[in-house]
Amino acid sequence: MTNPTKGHDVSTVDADGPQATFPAITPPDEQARRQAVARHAQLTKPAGSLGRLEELGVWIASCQGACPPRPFTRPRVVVFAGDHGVAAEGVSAYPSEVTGQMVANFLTGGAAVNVAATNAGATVRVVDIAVAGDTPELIATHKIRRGSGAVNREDALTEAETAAAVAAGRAIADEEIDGGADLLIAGDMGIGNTTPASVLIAALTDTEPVAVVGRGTGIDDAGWMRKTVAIRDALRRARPVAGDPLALLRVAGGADLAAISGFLAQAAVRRTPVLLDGLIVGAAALIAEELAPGARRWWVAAHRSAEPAHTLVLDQLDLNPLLDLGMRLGEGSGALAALPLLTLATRVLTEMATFEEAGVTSTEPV
Ligand SMILES: O=C(O)c1ccc[n+]([C@@H]2O[C@H](COP(=O)([O-])O)[C@@H](O)[C@H]2O)c1
Ligand SMILES: Cc1cc2nc[nH]c2cc1C
Repeated sequence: MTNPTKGHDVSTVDADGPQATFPAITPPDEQARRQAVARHAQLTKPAGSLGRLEELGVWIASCQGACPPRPFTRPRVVVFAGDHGVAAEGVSAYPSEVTGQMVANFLTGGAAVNVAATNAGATVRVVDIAVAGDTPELIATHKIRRGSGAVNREDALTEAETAAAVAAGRAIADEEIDGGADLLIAGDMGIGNTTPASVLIAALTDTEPVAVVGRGTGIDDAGWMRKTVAIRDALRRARPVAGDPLALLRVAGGADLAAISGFLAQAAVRRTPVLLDGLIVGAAALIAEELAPGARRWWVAAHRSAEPAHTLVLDQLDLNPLLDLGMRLGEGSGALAALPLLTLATRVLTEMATFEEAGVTSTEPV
């Protein structure tokens, strides 16, 4: 069902194929923001004493255009699964077949994302965007191809695949918002995906290869050296197109990264808040902000990943993460770890008594 209060841009596909242009992003509501700031001042606590939780509640109110904000009724995680040819270069601690095996695990509820979603009151959807093998447990409506190209030596995607992947992410955001989702989380699953994600981040933040190389799933020193070489080679291919976000996705990204970018940008178009996860979602967020400037105002960074390049993302987007737990899992797990904080921030504005209601003196006599 379409939410009539949310603008719905349906023109993602026309006769020329999928369109990757996004309408202008409207910022969250300023009046609701001011009302939430004023309400915080009336609640029975010393001014500012709930710290970041206060900012978070104000942000939620402004995204909803309502103060007090409504509790989230349908927080939704979409895990974008996709493989990467570069995994064959020995840049991961695990083999590519784990991607499809983990998709099956997500669907039977045994993964960290399932536990964290249940813990936080969210539900999980899994999408095969570019898994190398078959995912017989899924109807793969949005599958772009079997694995994205090895970015150290070839383009990840064709131009048409890039546009189709961005459009798929957009369509998935629309499906979820039309289905009632009022908070979106993107998760990722893909052996090798920290390599293209780090390349995109290095290209968009003008950073040297060694500064973005992380341990991913836990590579040893020899793996780290192979990964550094792969990132250096991919970055050499990526730098000339760094100013063109779609070309960058095509040359050095992948179908999953493109779809997540479309998903994050479209959430902002639809005025729906997003809780950002770690490195891979962060790389896609940098692209999404290029595609739809101002989209970042609809996002909160849930955590700081252990991956060094994630800090570059947070700095570039001027986002201050809620948690710093040394997590490096992906799947949307870091975002789900922070979701209970959003629930609390909302309930504070909704359920706390004001000084007047509780008969508490609001300022000390001087
Ligand atoms: O989100 C993160 O910050 C993150 C950091 C390190 C690894 N991961 C996950 O681990 C996988 C990629 O790691 P790798 O070593 O195979 O490139 C992929 O499935 C990601 O979801 C995720
Ligand atoms: C088991 C496993 C689970 C994951 N979840 C996200 N990335 C992952 C990588 C591996 C290897």
